[in-house]
Amino acid sequence: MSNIVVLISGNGSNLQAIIDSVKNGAIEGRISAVISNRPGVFGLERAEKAGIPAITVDHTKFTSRADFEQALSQTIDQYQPDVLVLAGFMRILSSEFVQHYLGKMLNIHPSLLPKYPGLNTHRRVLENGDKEHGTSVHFVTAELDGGPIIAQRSIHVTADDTEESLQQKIQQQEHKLYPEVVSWLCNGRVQFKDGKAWLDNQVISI
Ligand SMILES: Nc1nc2c(c(=O)[nH]1)N[C@@H](CN(C=O)c1ccc(C(=O)N[C@@H](CCC(=O)O)C(=O)O)cc1)CN2
Ligand SMILES: NCC(=O)N[C@@H]1O[C@H](COP(=O)([O-])[O-])[C@@H](O)[C@H]1O
Repeated sequence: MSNIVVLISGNGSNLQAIIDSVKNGAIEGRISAVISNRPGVFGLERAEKAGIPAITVDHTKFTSRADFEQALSQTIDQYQPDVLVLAGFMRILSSEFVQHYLGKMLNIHPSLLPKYPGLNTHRRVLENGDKEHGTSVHFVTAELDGGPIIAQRSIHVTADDTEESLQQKIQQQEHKLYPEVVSWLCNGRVQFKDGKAWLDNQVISI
């Protein structure tokens, strides 16, 4: 039974999808804690409702990123996670922090990486007139949104799409994809080896 810690910064709809998948047995694990860098976000309410410790490590209370990350990792390590899930966690992490969790830390990013790392992906898709968009789950490395991709799901962009409609379409895919990939890491089907992502002992090349 894998020990999961989830980091959030906001609404927590991906957290909710993972909570639901643990509850229905699709994920062989338990969520030991949910940690937010922002206080009062709805994702913390989701955790409390599910009976999961909901903790805030407010990055604005620290004078440096290093001090914030030290507090964050001390909090995380109390729960000794096998899997660390970034679910809408909106802080760029240092290489030192990433190294400490390398190979057990996942992120979901709302674009078809390597297109559009960073923020405001839906806006950029619309600005560029892209006809395809999507979401990616990857191992977290020091390179922002540059870690080995494990899985992606794509959607079609239509002429009447807005940032809001794209977010809705993307998140419908995310809420199916992320719990599946988390379950693969929990049951050992997916691994981080030699700087690459492996599924069922085959290198994933996306
Ligand atoms: N070293 C890494 N850190 C993080 C990664 C990663 O792959 N490597 N993934 C991100 C998640 N992310 C996109 O998927 C992302 C999150 C936040 C930002 C960003 O610019 N954050 C700003 C603050 C924004 C805010 O607080 O609203 C910042 O940290 O200054 C870019 C991409 C998580 N971290
Ligand atoms: N760059 C990171 C990023 O933009 N992540 C995105 O934030 C949303 C969080 O929603 P949620 O809080 O409802 O899960 C998700 O769509 C996720 O892909």
